[in-house]
Amino acid sequence: MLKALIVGASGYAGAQLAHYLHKHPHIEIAGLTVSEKSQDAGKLISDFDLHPQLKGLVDLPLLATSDYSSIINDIDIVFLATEHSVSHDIAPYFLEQGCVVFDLSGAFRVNSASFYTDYYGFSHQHQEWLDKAVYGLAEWNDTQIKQAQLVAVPGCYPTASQLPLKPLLAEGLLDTSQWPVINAVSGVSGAGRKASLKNHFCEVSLHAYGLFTHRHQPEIATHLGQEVIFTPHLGSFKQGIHATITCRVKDDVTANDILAALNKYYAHKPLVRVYQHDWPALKSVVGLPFCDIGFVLKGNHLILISVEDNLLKGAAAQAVQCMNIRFGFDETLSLL
Ligand SMILES: NC(=O)C1=CN([C@@H]2O[C@H](COP(=O)(O)OP(=O)(O)OC[C@H]3O[C@@H](n4cnc5c(N)ncnc54)[C@H](OP(=O)(O)O)[C@@H]3O)[C@@H](O)[C@H]2O)C=CC1
Ligand SMILES: CC(=O)N[C@@H](CCC(=O)OP(=O)(O)O)C(=O)O
Repeated sequence: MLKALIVGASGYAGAQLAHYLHKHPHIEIAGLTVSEKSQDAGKLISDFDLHPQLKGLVDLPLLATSDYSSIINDIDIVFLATEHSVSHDIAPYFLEQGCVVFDLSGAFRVNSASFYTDYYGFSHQHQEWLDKAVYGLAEWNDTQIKQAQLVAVPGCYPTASQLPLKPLLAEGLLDTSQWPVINAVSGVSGAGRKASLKNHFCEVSLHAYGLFTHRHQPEIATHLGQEVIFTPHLGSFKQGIHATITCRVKDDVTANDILAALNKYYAHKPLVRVYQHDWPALKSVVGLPFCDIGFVLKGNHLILISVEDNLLKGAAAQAVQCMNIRFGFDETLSLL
């Protein structure tokens, strides 16, 4: 058995990780931690006011600490389900102890120091780990993930945005003189569990945010190798991301060409489902680890629809998928 630690376990992504790892036949959860001053210190993760869906499954306490030296012994794997600056600060410690780290934050996703000052508000201090980090877009980077000590699991919007576009770019089907336009709507859990006015039930309706400034635009453009226009929206539902991506294809590209490209890359990838007719809705994927993709072509104009659960394929499920790839397990073990 491999021993895994989840840091930030009481959060939305952390709780999903705990559920998957509990079901995993080769993983033992060795610890669940939260910040030193957490108001949830000592509570069970399955407490009624935390994640009661885990009751009877993962009844483990949350350890509040910033000193991991007493628990690091024989930990093989660390999941960081913490905010970007926290992951940035603590990942090197675990890496230096020889652990394999899966970071769900954005702290190691883009190998550019200025990206962090421009979009994350901190100056990156760990260029050596930025150089070594592998971007965990699982369907595309499995060869590198198998060798990685640090996997930077992609953001939720970047996963939903890149998976439909990458095959079309790889096959040269897009007319990239028109940048793909990605309009994506996320449920409120995308903002994390901490209460704030902006994710207060009565305040959320449907609105765009981060116009031309959201940090996921450069993350998508970097890993796609293609500029995009990305506009996120917040919707009044809990879980899921629905991305509508409008792009232009080259002359003479047919719907069969689009379908063939998507099938070429995903027919044997169990967590990406391609629709031959019609297109998916959020209800196809909420609570499940899939990204579902559909499309419609009219002339040179292509609309792609991509849906996922932001907390699953957009975070925890993709992290566990990467772990499975890294350790040679079946890609979907504990996920399906
Ligand atoms: N939510 C989503 O849809 C997605 C999230 N992500 C990323 O995953 C990460 C986690 O997100 P999410 O679960 O939504 O966040 P939450 O806000 O729900 O949870 C954050 C967790 O981190 C803990 N925490 C805060 N400060 C520290 C610290 N200094 N040391 C250890 N633990 C700490 C919190 O507990 P406490 O404050 O009590 O200590 C809590 O358990 C983030 O980086 C996010 O950007 C990525 C993709 C999608
Ligand atoms: C609705 C909402 O607020 N969503 C978050 C994105 C969450 C996510 O994917 O994650 P990373 O922060 O790890 O990149 C946002 O727009 O900031």
